[in-house]
Amino acid sequence: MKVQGVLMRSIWVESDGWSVGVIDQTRLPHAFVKVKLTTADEAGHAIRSMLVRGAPLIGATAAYGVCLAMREDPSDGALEKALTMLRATRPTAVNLHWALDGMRQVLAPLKPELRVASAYRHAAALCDEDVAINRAIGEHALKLFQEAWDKKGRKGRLNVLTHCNAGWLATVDWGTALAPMYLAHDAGLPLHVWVDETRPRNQGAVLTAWELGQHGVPHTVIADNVGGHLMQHGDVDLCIVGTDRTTAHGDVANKIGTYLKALAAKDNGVPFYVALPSPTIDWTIHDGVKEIPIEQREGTELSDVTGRLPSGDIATVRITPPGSPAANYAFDVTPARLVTALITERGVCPATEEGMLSLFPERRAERSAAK
Ligand SMILES: CSC[C@H]1O[C@H](OP(=O)(O)O)[C@H](O)[C@@H]1O
Repeated sequence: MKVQGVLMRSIWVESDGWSVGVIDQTRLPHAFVKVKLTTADEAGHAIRSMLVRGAPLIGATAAYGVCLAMREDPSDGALEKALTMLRATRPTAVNLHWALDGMRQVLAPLKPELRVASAYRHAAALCDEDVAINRAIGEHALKLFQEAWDKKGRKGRLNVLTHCNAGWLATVDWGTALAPMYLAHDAGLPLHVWVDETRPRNQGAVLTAWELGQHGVPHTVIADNVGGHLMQHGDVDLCIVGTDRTTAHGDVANKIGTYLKALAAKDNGVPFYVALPSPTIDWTIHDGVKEIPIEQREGTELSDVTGRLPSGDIATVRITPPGSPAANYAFDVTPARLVTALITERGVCPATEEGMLSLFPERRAERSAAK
């Protein structure tokens, strides 16, 4: 997407041909800072500390982390060490495991001297595939936006609510839930986006608002608890969110608070869509609430807030009383019954096993064997 009019992706290989550039998302929206990753450990730190975040971008960063590891030492031991370290960075996004499994499948059979070049080729292909997947999701979701606009009689504006950041900053480019917003805006559809601030790390207020602002998409930042009220008053025409892991039965793990938004949408008859790239499907599990690992992060992410002072300096302040513990669950699981439809790169389907297999029939045998 464009940043100050310049087209760019969220991750890239630098001009030296081997180091990896990323945007430090912990500095946005007040500073746009690029960081050069030169080792697997730096890639692991970037994921753990959320300089980069978002399921597809986590996968891409991990893939390039393996490239950096192979450049240092292409031995079997170094490969396994890098895979293990990167796999442990964050537990919920399945793209991380999908990307690392893919790198191992490509690299393990090769002679060590062939691994670096192959690793960079595979990581680049993974990134290009992500961009194509997200653009396709955008096209399929755009049709749903246009249907909603027609249903509304093409009056006023189309109000879409989203939670967290599932934009190009969460992927290599385009984003998933935000891809149709860019396409709709560029097509002249009068779109307006309600942007959940998304406590405690405020990915909505900080990242989604920044992305939409850069592209000129009208939007309003709201507190996480406002969405239900807006839906009760007819001010939300549809919801669309991303996902970090979706089960074979359509249960959706996403940023904490997504489940509550889906409940409000169900109660108010508001369509609730999930933008779902296929690498985010975990075909090995079906009960999301029971089987998806939910990341718990440091309580300071909740007790402390970072922002810009009137002086322009960036500061972090404590908002909770000294000694008050904080529990920081980073994701929740929205049961398939609350999901209106899944929007994948192959099209739109119900949040059911049969619905997903209708788009991914090559998975039927695997699913039958699992029963
Ligand atoms: C397109 S995946 C975006 C997904 O990732 C976010 O989590 P985090 O910022 O903690 O990596 C959030 O769940 C988004 O929906």
